[in-house]
Amino acid sequence: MAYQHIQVPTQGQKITVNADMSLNVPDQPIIPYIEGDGTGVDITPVMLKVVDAAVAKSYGGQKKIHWMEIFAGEKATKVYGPDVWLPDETLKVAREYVVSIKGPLTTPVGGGIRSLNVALRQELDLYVCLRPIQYFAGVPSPLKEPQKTNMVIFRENSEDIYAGIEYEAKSEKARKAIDFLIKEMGVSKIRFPQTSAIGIKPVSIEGTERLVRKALQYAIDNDKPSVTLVHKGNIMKFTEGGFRDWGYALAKKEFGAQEIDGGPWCRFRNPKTGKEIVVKDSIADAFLQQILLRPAEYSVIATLNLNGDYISDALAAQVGGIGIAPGANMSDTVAMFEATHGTAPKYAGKDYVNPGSEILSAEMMLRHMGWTKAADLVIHSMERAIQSKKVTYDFARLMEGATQVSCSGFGQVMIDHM
Ligand SMILES: NC(=O)C1=CN([C@@H]2O[C@H](COP(=O)(O)OP(=O)(O)OC[C@H]3O[C@@H](n4cnc5c(N)ncnc54)[C@H](OP(=O)(O)O)[C@@H]3O)[C@@H](O)[C@H]2O)C=CC1
Ligand SMILES: O=C(O)CCC(=O)C(=O)O
Ligand SMILES: [Mg+2]
Repeated sequence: MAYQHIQVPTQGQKITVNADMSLNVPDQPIIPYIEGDGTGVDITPVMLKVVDAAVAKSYGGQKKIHWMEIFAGEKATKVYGPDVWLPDETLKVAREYVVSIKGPLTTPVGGGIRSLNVALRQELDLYVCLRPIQYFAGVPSPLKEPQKTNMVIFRENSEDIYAGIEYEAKSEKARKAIDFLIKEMGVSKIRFPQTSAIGIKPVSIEGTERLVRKALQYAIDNDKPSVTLVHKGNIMKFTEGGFRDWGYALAKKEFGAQEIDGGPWCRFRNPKTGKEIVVKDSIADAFLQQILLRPAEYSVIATLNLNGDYISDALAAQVGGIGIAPGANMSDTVAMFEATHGTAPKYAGKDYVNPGSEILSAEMMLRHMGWTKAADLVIHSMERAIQSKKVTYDFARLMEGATQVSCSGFGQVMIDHM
């Protein structure tokens, strides 16, 4: 099929989804990628090179990825025209080719376009944002025992205040919404109705259940001891409190969890290992201090969209920062991998930042495709590169005896250690 600006590689095939939702991955898959704005120009080419090297080394030419560039963000406006930030064919290809990877995309603060990252997640219904927090030996951390932080975040990715339903202060729509709330709903708590902007926070039973189900299943499949529902349900009773209640209810209904000492905590036996999995909850503010003081008590985290955003960066800092924080956005079939960090605009085009987050996102992608040998090699070479102390600025500034290397230099150090 011919696209307007996407060049389909002459070799390679699509990854497809089987009836049981498993992937059918050919030896030469075509994988779409978005370069990304800002430091995307630095980290994405390094990620492609490191992944190609790991695949070549692991499978000796039997497997190979054929990369296909698709466009979003500033590059899309250059290729497609000034106002085209997220071309339809980008969405179509990401859906059709099932597995893809992206660099970060800029979202202006205040006015301007709404987040393209959020738009991609919404349009493709990538409802799980999966962000593992893993410590690599030798990485500088502000904690005394960073290895105790070992968590996996399941962040709800399709609803919450993050959905972007909000109305500007003094606009006609804000005035209408405020009038409706005051006159029809009897709301008396909008402190300054004439000058308030209004935001809407949708949180649903379906949205919560599908996210919590994935988190519980992940705990089963990966032999994890607990799943913690993180929320601010004491204050936002029906949205965040609903998330907590529906999460517990799902654990009981679908996983046979039983209350511990009258609840609300509950537990069930892992059907694969026979071990106990505890389902508990934590109020978000207390949780943010607990992860610093008692990180070993937390394992799988299930949370709402905005909490998950904050928690991701906070936890990443505990194990060395967002230079090394990978992630995936997933539906039941389609997955788009991306780093936790943003475009870091002050470093754009300087071949300076850590490509580690995007490389580790690609490692998650390889594992998702079943290319475990190549994924293991990426991890192994990352560990060895860090131990060699040839690292980018973010680690070098905190590590004794380190040699600072560039973004592409770090990719080369990884390849040298494969
Ligand atoms: N998924 C996405 O595409 C995301 C996009 N964004 C967007 O990115 C833009 C910039 O956001 P901002 O809040 O500055 O957050 P960023 O994550 O882009 O950067 C914040 C800081 O994190 C550190 N950092 C970021 N990337 C790296 C890296 N690769 N290696 C080492 N350190 C890194 C830098 O710290 P230091 O200054 O200490 O060197 C940087 O100043 C915004 O438009 C935002 O909306 C944000 C998050 C996710
Ligand atoms: O979409 C954006 O610009 C920011 C998103 C973000 O910070 C995240 O998803 O972690
Ligand atoms: Mg974020």
